[in-house]
Amino acid sequence: MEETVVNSSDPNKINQPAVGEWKNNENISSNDNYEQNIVETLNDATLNYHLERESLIVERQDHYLSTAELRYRQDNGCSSENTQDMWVSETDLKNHYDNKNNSGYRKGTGGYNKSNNGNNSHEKSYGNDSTSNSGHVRGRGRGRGRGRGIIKRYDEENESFRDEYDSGINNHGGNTAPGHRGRGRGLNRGRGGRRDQSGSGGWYGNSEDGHKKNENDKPTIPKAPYIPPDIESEESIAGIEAGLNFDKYNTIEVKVSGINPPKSITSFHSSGLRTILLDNLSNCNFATTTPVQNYAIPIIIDGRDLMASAQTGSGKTAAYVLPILHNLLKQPTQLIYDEHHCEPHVVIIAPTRELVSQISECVWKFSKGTDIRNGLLYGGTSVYHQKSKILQRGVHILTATPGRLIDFVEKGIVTFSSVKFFVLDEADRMLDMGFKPDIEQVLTNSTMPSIESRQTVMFSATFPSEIQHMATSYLKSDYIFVAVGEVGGACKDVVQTVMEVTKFKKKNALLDVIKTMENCQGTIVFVERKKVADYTAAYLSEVDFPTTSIHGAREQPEREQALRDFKTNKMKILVATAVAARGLDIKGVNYVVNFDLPKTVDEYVHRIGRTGRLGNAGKAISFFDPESDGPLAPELIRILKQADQEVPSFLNDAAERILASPAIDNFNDIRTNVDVTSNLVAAEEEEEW
Ligand SMILES: Nc1ncnc2c1ncn2[C@@H]1O[C@H](COP(=O)(O)OP(=O)(O)OP(=O)(O)O)[C@@H](O)[C@H]1O
Repeated sequence: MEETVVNSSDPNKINQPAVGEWKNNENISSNDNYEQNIVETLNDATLNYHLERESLIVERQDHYLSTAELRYRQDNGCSSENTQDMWVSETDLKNHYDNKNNSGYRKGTGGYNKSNNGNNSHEKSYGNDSTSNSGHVRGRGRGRGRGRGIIKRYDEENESFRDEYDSGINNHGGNTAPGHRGRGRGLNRGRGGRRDQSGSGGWYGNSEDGHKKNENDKPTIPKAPYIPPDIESEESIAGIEAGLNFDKYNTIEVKVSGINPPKSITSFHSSGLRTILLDNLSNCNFATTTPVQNYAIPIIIDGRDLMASAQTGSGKTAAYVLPILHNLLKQPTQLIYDEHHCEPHVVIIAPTRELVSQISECVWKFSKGTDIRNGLLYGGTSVYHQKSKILQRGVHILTATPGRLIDFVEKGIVTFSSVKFFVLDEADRMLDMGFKPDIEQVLTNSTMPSIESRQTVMFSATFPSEIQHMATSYLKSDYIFVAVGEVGGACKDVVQTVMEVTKFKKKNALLDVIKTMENCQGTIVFVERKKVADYTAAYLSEVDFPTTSIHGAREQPEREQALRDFKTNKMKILVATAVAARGLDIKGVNYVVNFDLPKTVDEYVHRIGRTGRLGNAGKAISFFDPESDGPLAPELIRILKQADQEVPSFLNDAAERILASPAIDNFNDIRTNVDVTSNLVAAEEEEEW
């Protein structure tokens, strides 16, 4: 269908009111002239088309820059004639009164809300207020507020609300209120704003929470802490189906080192795994083992410590979950817990919230029908809820992100005295400088059994040698090392294309790439920075590709909703930062686009490994900007060659330039230099995990 664009060269055409003459929210109704004008301008069919798809209608004249564009220009110091804060897009206005966008991006400057009431409360704000789930509500504006009266404050400690008297004037545009995150700029004027904790889309440029009054003088109540859905409520227990290349796994060379390793298995049935586990495996359509499972299962069953590396998407999670469950069931010991603390038998740590959730789901599906109790801890969710869940019945297996785990350990809610198994998934990431202090804190905790008294296993697709070396200090001296294929190698089922694209051409190049896809459903676009993720997702939505995003600045419910929307095909494209690079196992990811290349090749291997999983074919397209990505060239070439991929000549040229550079003597130096930067970038992404 042809998209009708508002002809906005003349503001009167859409009856744009002048600043200060905006309608009060309450006066806007579906019968309002304002809306009729919009409908006339857009025509009914087009409006409905966009509303049904929750897509955006964009004014394309420069005069009417989209908010995303405007923000991009401002952030990048571009001059822009359009500094008007208050143009309202049709979609935003529509949102403003039907308030029902579920996901995807909404953008533009929101409506105007002015209320005066008997209690001397006054609020003016320009910004959206709508209930978006995975999508963004974007807006910018100014806010003024003056309020007096009783407000509800959220008491973090007790996880309850209390009344508080509040008075005074507040003139913030964007702000950070208790329990909220936001960004504000200046007094009287602000941009950005806040998003509440429970996932409603966002209010941008509002006056501060405590001062926001409505006509009935009802205080604004912060939303309750986020309680994630139970893993058990997940509909599907089936993982990704094996693809055509699954059988080729058997041709991959496996190297095993260490004293006297147990013999590998060739099938689940010959593994000695307990019948209940075999039944669960068959319910999950696990018929044939993968190489990493063939080696890891007997090693772990045998009680040996293990460091294992195998390509992305080759079944590492089951390779440790199954033998651990088997051993727990073989020698059950009493579970210690009371209303104050619990002592898990197994602790699994992984770097991101979504990944620990996924691992815990895997534990749950393989332990069905057993007495094994499964617990999950991660940030961005209600502490009270997670605490009650693990204390209610105790947990055998606790899967956690480091931050929330340490919090619980410091509060004495979790102690390690009963730990028999300690697992580091994405172990190289957990032991690099970003997370190492946390892991050390856990492993040196006074209640943690010594190396000799626990079994420690570590898995990853990448394992830089310096991290391998350091990791041995957490393992028994007779640990076994298993490498399926080349350590850190890319999955050969992913066709990798590298394109030379300079910074300012990336946006158009992305659109070109997406348009050439037969179907862009199942595309993950990786970017380095959170705001670029926002901008890119808004932009793609504007051009009619339903897109959502996941990054560290989004609230946890939004992150989870974004993933759900992407997994259920509601959103075709997911724009992500490093938070989604590792471990996430999503069916139907056909393409990975590196809009920005990461700073390390290991990160690249993980990113492109979101596609081409379990023998399925995948495609990865990367934009190489010689100015910023030069240092990656030599390593990228190595990865491309290892996976039998074509190396473009511009990449060879870039590598030559880098290797000739006096600042870098050899390959190791490149890697060391780059790793440091990467960790800093990643740390920025992770600060709120
Ligand atoms: N033997 C098997 N048979 C069928 N499906 C399997 C088997 N092993 C794993 N899978 C499925 O393969 C997918 C990938 O597994 P998993 O996420 O454990 O890979 P991974 O090696 O940990 O990947 P990454 O390195 O990206 O973390 C999952 O959907 C999982 O359910």
